[in-house]
Amino acid sequence: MTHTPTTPDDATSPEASSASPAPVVTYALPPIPAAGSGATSLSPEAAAAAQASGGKMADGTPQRCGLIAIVGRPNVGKSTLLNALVGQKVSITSDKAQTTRHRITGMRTVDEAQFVFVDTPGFQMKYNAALNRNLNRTVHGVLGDVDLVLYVLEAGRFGLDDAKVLSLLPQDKPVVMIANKLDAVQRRADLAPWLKSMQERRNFSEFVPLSAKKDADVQRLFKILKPYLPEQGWFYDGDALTDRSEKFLASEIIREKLFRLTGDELPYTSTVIIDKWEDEGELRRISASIVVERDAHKGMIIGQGGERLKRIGSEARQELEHLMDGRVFLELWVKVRSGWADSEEHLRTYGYE
Ligand SMILES: Nc1nc2c(ncn2[C@@H]2O[C@H](COP(=O)(O)OP(=O)(O)OP(=O)(O)O)[C@@H](O)[C@H]2O)c(=O)[nH]1
Repeated sequence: MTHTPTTPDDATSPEASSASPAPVVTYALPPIPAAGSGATSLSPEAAAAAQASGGKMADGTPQRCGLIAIVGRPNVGKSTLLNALVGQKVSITSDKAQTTRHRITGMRTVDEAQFVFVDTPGFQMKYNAALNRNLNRTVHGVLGDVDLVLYVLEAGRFGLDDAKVLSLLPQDKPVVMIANKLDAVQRRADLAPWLKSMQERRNFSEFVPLSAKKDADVQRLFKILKPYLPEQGWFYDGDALTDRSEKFLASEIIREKLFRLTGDELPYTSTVIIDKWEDEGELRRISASIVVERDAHKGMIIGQGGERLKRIGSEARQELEHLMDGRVFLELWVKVRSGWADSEEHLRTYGYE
C-alpha cells in the first residue's frame, strides 16, 4: 500500500484516500471504558442507545461507530486534540507533561459516524512508582479494545520517547499518524523528508499533519477517520459528548488550574478529590481537596498570603459555572499524603485501579 501524506492544503476525501477502511466488524457488546473505572463494559445506557438506533439513519444509511485511542508521548497535544474532536473540554491540558491520568472517553457524532475517543495517559518511562506501573497497564488495556489508533507526534520531531510509544502499538490495528503542532513548524518544506522517514518506520494507514488548535484541521480529520469506523449502531445518543460524571469533570478542571498556576514547581503526582457536592436551590456547593506528597508542595499551592490557592479556586469556579450553567460555591483544601504515588493501597483508595 502506498501512503500519501495528507496535508491541510490537500483536500483528501475519505473516499479518495489511498488507505482502505478497517474491515466491518460486528460484535454485540463492544467494550467501552466505564466512567471512573478501569472496567471495559458497555454501560446500560450505551447498550440501549445502540439497540434503539437499529444501526441505520432515517434515510437507511448504515451507521458507523468505533473506539479510537489517542496515544503519544507526554505533551504532544493528545488532550488538546481530544477536546477539539469532542468539542468540549473532557480532558485537561497543560504545559506540564503527564497531566492526563484517566481513561477518558469523549464522543462525537458527525452525520452517520460516531467517534468514541479513549484518551490514554502519556507513557511514563522515567519513574517507577506504582502510579506509572498503573499508567502503562492502562495503556495496554485500552489498545487491545480499539478499532483505530491515533499516534500523535510533534510535526518534524521523532525522539526516543516517540519511538518507545511506537514500538508498543499493536501490529494488527490501523494506526493513523497525526503530526500535531503544524502551526509551530517554521519551514513546511522541511516536513516532507521527515514524513518520508516516518513512512519507513511503520505501515501507517494515514499521515495527517495538522494543528489540534485549528478547527478546520479537526473537521478534516473526522472525514479522514470515518472510513475506519466499523459499520454498526451507535453506542451513545447522537448528541452525547462524554460519559464522565460532572463530578469527575469538576475535579479535572481544578487539577488543570492547579497545574497551570503552579508552573513546573509541582510534581504531577498531585491529585484532586471531591469531598462534598450539594445543591442548594440554584447554588451548587463543592468542596474539594488537593492532595500532595509534601508540606513544601502545600506551601507552593497556597502561595503568599493564600493568593495562589485563591486564584486556583476562582479560575476553577468560573469554568465550573460555565460547564454547569449555574452558580457554584467552591471550597478548596490542601492535604498532605506522604508517598501516596508509591503506594498501590493509596492508588486504590483514590480510584486509580
Ligand atoms: N502550537 C501548538 N501547541 C499545541 C497544539 N496542540 C497542543 N498544543 C500545546 O501543547 C501542550 C501540551 O498539550 P496537551 O494536550 O496537554 O498534551 P498531552 O499530550 O495530552 O500531554 P500529557 O497529558 O502530558 O500526556 C499545551 O501547552 C498545548 O496548548 C497545536 O496544535 N499547536
